Amino acid sequence: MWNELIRLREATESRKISELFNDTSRASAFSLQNDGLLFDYSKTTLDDDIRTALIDLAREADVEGKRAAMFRGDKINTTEDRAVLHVASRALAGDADDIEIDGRNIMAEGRETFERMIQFSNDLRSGAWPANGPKITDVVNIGIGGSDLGPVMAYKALMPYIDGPRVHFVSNVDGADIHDALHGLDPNTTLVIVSSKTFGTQETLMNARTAMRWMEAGSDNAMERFVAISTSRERTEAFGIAPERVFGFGDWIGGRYSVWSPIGLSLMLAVGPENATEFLRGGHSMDCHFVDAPLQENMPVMLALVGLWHQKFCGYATRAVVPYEHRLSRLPAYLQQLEMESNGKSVAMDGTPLKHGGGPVVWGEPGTNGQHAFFQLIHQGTNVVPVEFIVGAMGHEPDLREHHEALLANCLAQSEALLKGRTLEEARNQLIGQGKSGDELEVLARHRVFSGNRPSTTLVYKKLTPYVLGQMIALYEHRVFVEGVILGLNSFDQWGVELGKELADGLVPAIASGKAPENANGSTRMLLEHFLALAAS
Ligand SMILES: O=P(O)(O)OC[C@H]1O[C@](O)(CO)[C@@H](O)[C@@H]1O
Repeated sequence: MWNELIRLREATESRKISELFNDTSRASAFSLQNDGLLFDYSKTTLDDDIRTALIDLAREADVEGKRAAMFRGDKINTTEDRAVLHVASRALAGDADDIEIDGRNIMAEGRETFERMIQFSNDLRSGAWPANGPKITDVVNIGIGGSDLGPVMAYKALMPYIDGPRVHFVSNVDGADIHDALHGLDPNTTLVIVSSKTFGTQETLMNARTAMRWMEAGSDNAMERFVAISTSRERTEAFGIAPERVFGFGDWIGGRYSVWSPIGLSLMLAVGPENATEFLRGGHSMDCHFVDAPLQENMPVMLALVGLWHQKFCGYATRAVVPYEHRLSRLPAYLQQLEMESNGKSVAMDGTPLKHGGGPVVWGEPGTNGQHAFFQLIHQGTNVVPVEFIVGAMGHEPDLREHHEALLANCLAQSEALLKGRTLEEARNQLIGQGKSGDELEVLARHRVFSGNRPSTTLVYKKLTPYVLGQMIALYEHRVFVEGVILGLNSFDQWGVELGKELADGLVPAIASGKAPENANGSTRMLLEHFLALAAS
């Protein structure tokens, strides 16, 4: 099927997307809807033949069989010998069947932890906890990667639903991060959540120790206001966090898929258990759709296939995610980890080089801000970047309706401009209207040409509620899964981050002692000596 798709690309390369709209049913035929979401991929070069071939490609890769294996709890993360069951976390919000892994009923365990989270949230939010101290006004979530990006993305997204403590997120080992987060907080009314799946991550543990010193210096019984979220009981205990304040989860939930697990505790504290449960329900609704819908009507499958078409057959190496929803400002960063840590690989499941390479580079920024930054390149640059627009029909601010109308207009204008472009003739006419002529007109006109024919997709929802956010995140997770299956890689390990961690561990003592390790490269030694000389000057 791969070769057939290459052939279809060659055969259709010169055809304009706008020509496809001669078929007046195109917009509805190349878009799909599910449970309040609309995914429009009509502004791409896909036609019936290409779509059919892409769906055949998905069948050939056994997306359906591998999907069933994931939901069943098979150990599809073969390089770590783990099941992949983040979907089970959101099934907790419904009446899901039990799932056993290695003889353990993981749903029963998950339910128990979820109930504890709800109880803890209710107690903290009402002021009943801590029993002997003032009400908690601020929460500091310390974690990095999946132990930060999901909660902070969702916290910002669900700002209108926050009625609990303020949450501050600390991720970077740069002392500036924790310094600024703790600045102005009262240790007596602050809860610190140390979020780390492994509880072995250098950045998180260093920040947690700094927070502990801050807490101990400014309050009594400091460790009582420390909570840990981790899969490692031994490590949380060794750190001094009492088991009753540890929320555990299983290794079948990967870091970048863990916002649904206890890693989402900070979000639950902020928005309350009901809204947090709605978030899970939204994710679960997308899971049901992903499992049940035929491939052509399956949103994650079609989102993945459009992405693969662009990257692998059209040769567009990157894609931009542009939410026209200011509160999704951290979504691009979240998706960068989700997509690039999952599919940024070079080898297939069996260790042989990937036949068709790994996943794309993903980047973005909310609209309209992105328009005033990188859209110049998107419209007129020599690299084609497919854009994924994301937009809600309504905002949460009824008295600021004109803002939302402007936002919607901009979103539509951008996808329309990408599609249509502007011809030399049109540019000339515009300039003639402005009184230009001769050579000046010719030069200026060339600068004002837009090739157009640049693809985009648009995901639309009514309003960014917790439920919708859950749907959207699960949609992107499954898209990554489908792309990974078709590319033949393991989307659930992340060996590519290990080498840098190992080297950093070796360099920390070298920097402290002022002596570069013998085996360091000449540039690294020079830089290290330069840092030390600058710091001492
Ligand atoms: O939650 P942990 O174990 O501290 O890990 C944090 C992050 O580090 C990684 O392992 C690698 O960057 C991510 O996959 C993970 O989300």
